[in-house]
Amino acid sequence: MDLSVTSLLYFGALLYVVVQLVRFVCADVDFTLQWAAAFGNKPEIKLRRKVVWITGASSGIGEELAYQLARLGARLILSARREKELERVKHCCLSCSSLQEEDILVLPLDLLERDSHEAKMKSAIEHFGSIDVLINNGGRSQRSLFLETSMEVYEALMELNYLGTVSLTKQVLPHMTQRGTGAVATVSSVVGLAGAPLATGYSASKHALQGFFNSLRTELTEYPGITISTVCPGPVQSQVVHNAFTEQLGKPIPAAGDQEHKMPTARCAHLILVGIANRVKEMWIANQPFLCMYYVWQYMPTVAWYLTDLLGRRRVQNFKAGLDADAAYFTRAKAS
Ligand SMILES: NC(=O)c1ccc[n+]([C@@H]2O[C@H](COP(=O)([O-])OP(=O)(O)OC[C@H]3O[C@@H](n4cnc5c(N)ncnc54)[C@H](O)[C@@H]3O)[C@@H](O)[C@H]2O)c1
Repeated sequence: MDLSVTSLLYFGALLYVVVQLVRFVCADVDFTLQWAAAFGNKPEIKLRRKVVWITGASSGIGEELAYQLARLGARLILSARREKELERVKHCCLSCSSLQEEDILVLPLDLLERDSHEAKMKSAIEHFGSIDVLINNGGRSQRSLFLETSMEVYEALMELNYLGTVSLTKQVLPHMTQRGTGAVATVSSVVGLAGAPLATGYSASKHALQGFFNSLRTELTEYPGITISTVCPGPVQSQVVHNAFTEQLGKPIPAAGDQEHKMPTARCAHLILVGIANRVKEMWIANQPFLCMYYVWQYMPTVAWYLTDLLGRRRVQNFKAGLDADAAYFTRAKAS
């Protein structure tokens, strides 16, 4: 082989490595989850016939998780407040899978009614005998400026997103430690890793979850069969903005805005299941350039502050002008 052919081969190999690296860096998941998706356990093998309890199963990410889990043969406990919506989700699960009626328990639950959580846990155990996975997904977001937001909204965000989640986990975890096996996956957010304007209380509640579960995980090192995961999605298509708190309790969002730039719900749910099947401790799931921003937050906070100030100012200005604040980060704002 002459020199030019060898050089060409080297160049080709180098190009291949560079292309793979760029693909790796530009993907919509962090490196660990990417690795798990490419080479790890398949959810259809790991989660088949497992009993999975999903909160917030009546819409958005929770609803999609229910469909994907049903299709891969997991048995389900579906929780949220509205029984009728849960029955609709159960019906769809049954029609898209080979699950039987008794494989899906509709268990209406309000995360705010913490006194009811012990009884809900008993009902779940009575039905299935065990719980393999708890997905703490139920929660609400926020779209309002701190200066205009009442303290009741801050209280409500912590009560729901943080204390409601801790309360249910407190009921389920002893069952898992007794068995020495189980997984608790909690849907936090990328704003649980960094801040975001218009979401001071929401971001704080997700930071609280991150701190809580990161600490809990370390307390459970003597239970190697138990996995504590936090999921940090960026913008995902769902009802989250429509259902968000505003500056006053009970005041609805004027318009939920454009969802085009957000990650499809099915993609997010699939990645969460890959993470659970591979016992990934922290999952970052976001379209670009959102995901890159969180790497910058992690490794170059000074640069991140500069960018966040620029983008945040624009988001606040658009919000004040009545434009779609969510689409205003990286795209031209559209009137909401
Ligand atoms: N969609 C996003 O862009 C995004 C991004 C990051 C994190 N998240 C998180 O994902 C999770 C799911 O949200 P989503 O995007 O599917 O929104 P969604 O509004 O479509 O779903 C939220 C679910 O939580 C339930 N819920 C709300 N209050 C409850 C209560 N008091 N008791 C029990 N259930 C209650 C709702 O009924 C619904 O089923 C939330 O924790 C949210 O913070 C969403």
